[in-house]
Amino acid sequence: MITLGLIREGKVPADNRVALTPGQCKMLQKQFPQLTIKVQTCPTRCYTDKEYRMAGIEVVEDLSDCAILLGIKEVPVNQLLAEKTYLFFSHTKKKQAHNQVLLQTILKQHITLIDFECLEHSDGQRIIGFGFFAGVVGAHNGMMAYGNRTGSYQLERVFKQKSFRKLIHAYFGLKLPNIKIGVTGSGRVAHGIVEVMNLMGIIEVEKEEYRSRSFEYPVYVQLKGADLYAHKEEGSYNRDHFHEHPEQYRCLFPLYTSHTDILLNGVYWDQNLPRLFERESIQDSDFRISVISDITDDENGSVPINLGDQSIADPVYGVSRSNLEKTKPYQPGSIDVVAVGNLPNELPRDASRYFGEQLIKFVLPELLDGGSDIIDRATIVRNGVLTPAFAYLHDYATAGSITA
Ligand SMILES: NC(=O)c1ccc[n+]([C@@H]2O[C@H](COP(=O)([O-])OP(=O)(O)OC[C@H]3O[C@@H](n4cnc5c(N)ncnc54)[C@H](O)[C@@H]3O)[C@@H](O)[C@H]2O)c1
Repeated sequence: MITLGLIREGKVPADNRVALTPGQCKMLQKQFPQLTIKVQTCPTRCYTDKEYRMAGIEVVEDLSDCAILLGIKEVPVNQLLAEKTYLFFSHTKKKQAHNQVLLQTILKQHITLIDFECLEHSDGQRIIGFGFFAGVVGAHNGMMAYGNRTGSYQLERVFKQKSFRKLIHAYFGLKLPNIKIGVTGSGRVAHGIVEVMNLMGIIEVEKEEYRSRSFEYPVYVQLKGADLYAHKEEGSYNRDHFHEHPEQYRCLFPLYTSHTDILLNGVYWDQNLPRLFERESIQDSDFRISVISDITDDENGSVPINLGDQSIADPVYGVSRSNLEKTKPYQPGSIDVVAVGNLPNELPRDASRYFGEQLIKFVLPELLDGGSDIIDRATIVRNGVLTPAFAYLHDYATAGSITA
């Protein structure tokens, strides 16, 4: 018998997502007779205690009899239960300073940590994530900000729609001006952005057309790796080479800044990758972009005028073209930036259901049956010891003293 627990999210600000919906829990218990699922009581989760109870799932405070615990965000160290197996997004694999104590405590308490972010198919493709709904909400918010800025149309906030299905209805009858939208990226976030573009009836065009002509209707172009980056000397793009040597590449997005009204950014980015444009280039007279939804959302990252995170309640700020400083949104002489790190929380029920479906399809059978390479590769810590693939975290995991 295996008992699996869904923990209450403890990170502040509170996250209202969950790894499995009540219906998914019910279905799993049927499918795996050796499995019992318990849910830790929570007043703010997007699926209520009552919904779990109605699905026949036990709602409890104490999960100490569960062998496996599922969460979403980093678990506060004082809420970790020793010797359990945890699955959540730990954000420790890049030695993130703010989660060092978390990893140290996991080691000390002989916990096994399987990180959702590290669940990959054998070719390195990530298995599970919330990117699609981040793309949906981020694209919507970018379009909403442009409507607010120009007064040419109005879009309500996503969270007021309650579900993706209702959101889609909000797009029927939406009349957009003849704008040009640049969509960057090729992963889950980009898929979510493109979904919204298509639901809004915005036409996709080829990059040459996008740069060379105007249209009598709104259009978007999707720029993937080969469209965005070129080797500094050879001018070519090879995906594997680019991933290994990003510093040898330059970014081609500046070719699009004078043709684009809205940038919806969903690229993968880290410090070694070139930025989409330089900060000062927003001062150029032909820099046409007036709204950027930076869904990738790294401060001073792929979008160098990302000056930090906003909240779901207040998602937009301006950046002055003259002094590059933060302003109120929708000011003349500024560019509006939407930068929110927990976008899927605007559609938490849909995002949770989508996440749970991927978990059920690709992860839980592997976890419950045992002996899985996918699970092994995503295991950062086993019974309090770093696994060989994550031995590079040794210094990070042992430096300083543990305060928790
Ligand atoms: N704001 C939010 O709420 C939010 C939510 C989810 C994701 N995100 C961010 O959005 C970005 C994209 O996420 P996603 O879910 O689309 O990711 P993904 O894993 O689905 O796709 C990433 C894409 O980047 C490419 N890639 C992978 N490794 C790379 C490397 N080393 N160098 C260059 N390219 C590489 C892959 O080929 C893939 O096409 C990430 O930075 C993620 O952190 C933000």
